[in-house]
Amino acid sequence: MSRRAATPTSIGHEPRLSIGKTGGPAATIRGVTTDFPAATILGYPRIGPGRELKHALESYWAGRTGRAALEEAGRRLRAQTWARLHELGLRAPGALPSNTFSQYDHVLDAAVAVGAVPERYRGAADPYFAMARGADGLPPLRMTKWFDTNYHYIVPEIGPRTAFAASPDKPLAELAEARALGHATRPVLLGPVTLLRLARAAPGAPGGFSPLDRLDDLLDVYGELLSALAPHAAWVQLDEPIAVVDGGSPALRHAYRRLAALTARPRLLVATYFGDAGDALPALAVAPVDGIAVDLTHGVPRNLGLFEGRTIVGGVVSGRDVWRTDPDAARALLAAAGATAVGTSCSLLHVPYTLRGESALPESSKAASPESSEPASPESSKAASPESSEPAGRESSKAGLPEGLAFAEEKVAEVVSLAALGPKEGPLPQRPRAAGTLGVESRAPYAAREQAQRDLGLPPLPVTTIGSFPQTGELRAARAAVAAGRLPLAGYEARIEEEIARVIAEQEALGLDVLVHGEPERNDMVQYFAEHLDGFAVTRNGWVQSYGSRCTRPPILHGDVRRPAPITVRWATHAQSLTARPVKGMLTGPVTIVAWSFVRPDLPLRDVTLQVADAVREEVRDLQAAGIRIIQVDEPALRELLPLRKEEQEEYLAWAVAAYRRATSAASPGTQIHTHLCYSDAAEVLSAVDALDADVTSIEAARSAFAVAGFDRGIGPGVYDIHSPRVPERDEIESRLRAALATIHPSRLWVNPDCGLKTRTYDEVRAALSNVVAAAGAVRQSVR
Ligand code: MET
Ligand SMILES: [Zn+2]
Repeated sequence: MSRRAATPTSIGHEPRLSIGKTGGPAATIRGVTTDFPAATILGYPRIGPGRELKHALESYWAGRTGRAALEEAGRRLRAQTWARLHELGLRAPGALPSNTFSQYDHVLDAAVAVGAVPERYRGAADPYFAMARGADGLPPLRMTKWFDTNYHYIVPEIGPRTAFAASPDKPLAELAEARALGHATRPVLLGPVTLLRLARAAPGAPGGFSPLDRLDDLLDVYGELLSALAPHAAWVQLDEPIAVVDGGSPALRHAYRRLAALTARPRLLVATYFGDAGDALPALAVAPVDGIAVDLTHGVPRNLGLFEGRTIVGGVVSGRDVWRTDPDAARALLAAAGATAVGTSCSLLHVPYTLRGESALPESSKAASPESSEPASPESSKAASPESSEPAGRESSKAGLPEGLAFAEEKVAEVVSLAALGPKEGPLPQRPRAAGTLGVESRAPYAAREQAQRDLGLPPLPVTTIGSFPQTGELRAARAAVAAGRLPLAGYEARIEEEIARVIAEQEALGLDVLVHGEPERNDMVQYFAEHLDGFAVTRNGWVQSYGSRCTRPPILHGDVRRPAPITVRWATHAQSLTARPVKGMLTGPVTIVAWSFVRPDLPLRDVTLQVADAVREEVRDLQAAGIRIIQVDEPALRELLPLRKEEQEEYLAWAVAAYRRATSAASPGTQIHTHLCYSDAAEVLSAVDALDADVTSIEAARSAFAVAGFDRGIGPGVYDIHSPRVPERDEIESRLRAALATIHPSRLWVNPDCGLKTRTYDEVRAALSNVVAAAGAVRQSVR
């Protein structure tokens, strides 16, 4: 198991950027120089290299351990992280970020730091986790995606009466903790404008109210936070990714003018990321803030020259992909940007910890270890016969794996090494462009499809689920056993078939109308397909935080995508053979497969997605040929890939829709195509959702508001939130359904939960679904 260093590192000496200035006159605060370090990162993963935080959280939530153990786990992880980063070469004062750790979510932490804790949570036994996950009778705050990533944050609620108050305890404690370990860190706070822009108006706020109306009150609190930090930290990093979205906004100008004018404050580094922040730079430059961090992976933003003479952190090492940085291209970007320091394009939160231990890439699935709780799916062709399925001539697309990869640790080493090399003029890298025009495929008109689907014999308000049923410990143990050679493949497959039979029987007993097989064979809805498609590699331990304690292991898409054999047909047909009711075949859509994978950055995203669409299309065709009449192609990530900048959105949506239709248009009129979207503020892309032209769309509605009015094909607004263990009451479901009927014709309304049930227990699922069936039955009576 060899250590694969991504770049020659310069461990052993402090990096020095060879040219450029380090930002204004050096001053000394308690012996800490205010010079900005030559190398830094904007943030780091926090779940733990062995997912230690996940395990500590889950054991705390289950009541197996107490608060002290949870806090100790956090302390240990922070100490380990700082020590490792120091070892990798981030040694100058202020090079290490602090306050980037979070027990659940950094946006929730920011809300807590400014006192934005809604009144109803204040009495809870543990208000923090009550906001994050709900508590008895108290639903959690909403959750949604963090910009265009697959990380989810808790949406703060801010109203006209939110009593802001500074609580600097967490950043101060982390600073002190690091100092005690010998590290002078740079505290990171979410910036005030991004915090307000990501917040929603508290329920009950008057109609025209926007959280941004409270900017001045919030700035008072930020002033207090900054002055509390000032005696202990030379620099504070304020994260304002919103600058990329609404750079020209007067809020940014106003906020930073006020913060920069504070007398007792540390130096301010404003970190912009997830794209080109050019429009925001003039306001930040005149504020004046002391330094700016910019994402250079999208090119050099305009107006950066306004920062000449100040700290410019050039984010050349991507925090969004897992590929090595081309040092020449990076140095050319640093030179063109006039960067005075080297950084990551954003926090490294979005990439796995380390390539160490991934010695089996690209065929790591064969080596999945028994300790790993989610090894590769054993029946995957890659797992069963790693050598056999590789067509001749394709090896070249894999050349460079894993030598071409860099995870968080390797990226830190790159930052350090680039800082030592310094900028160098050279040609700037070009972004890949898709070639050729795009045709959009169509099925028969909806009216004809609806007619052809009548013989499915569904009642009004059909009840269904989103696909997955609880993933039990036994299933995971069986996967681990077969991976470790303790269980023969045939035994595992028989186990999956038994599980499918159980799931079918459960659904028949509950009285659902459209059944699912339950997805017991899938470790993950994207990874499972990636394991069965050429062109993807999967990791052993490449976990990335999705929300709270939930992690995913994004596959690595490195070459041409091809489906060597049918993937889901045997499970779907097995399920259908056990029941007279229709079984819905379950597939993950091309946009989601691509969105939740790490795509090689030199491949145009559109072309890659269309290739994946062709593979899904073959699966749709095979399911249909095998007698499956209803096929769901999930696209929960449709909105996630939406470019942050308005100008680029239309082009993206056009190809995303085209890819989905390519995947589904092989279905004959009598085959009912469903799609599913969740936690995605799908309302923003409503016309694209409509353009997918699915016969039925199920969509999260319980936890994030979604207006389904005007849909003239089947629509299933989720009737309860599956992210929380809370069982919904029958009455509450009934009133949701009646409310939906105010805008949706009864012949169009479907009844389903918000999302899949894999994270729930059977007890919760039975209780919840029986209330759903009862509620649907009652409402059905009144519409017949
Ligand atoms: C994140 S969307 C999940 C859809 C998938 N079919 C499931 O039920 O788990
Ligand atoms: Zn979902």
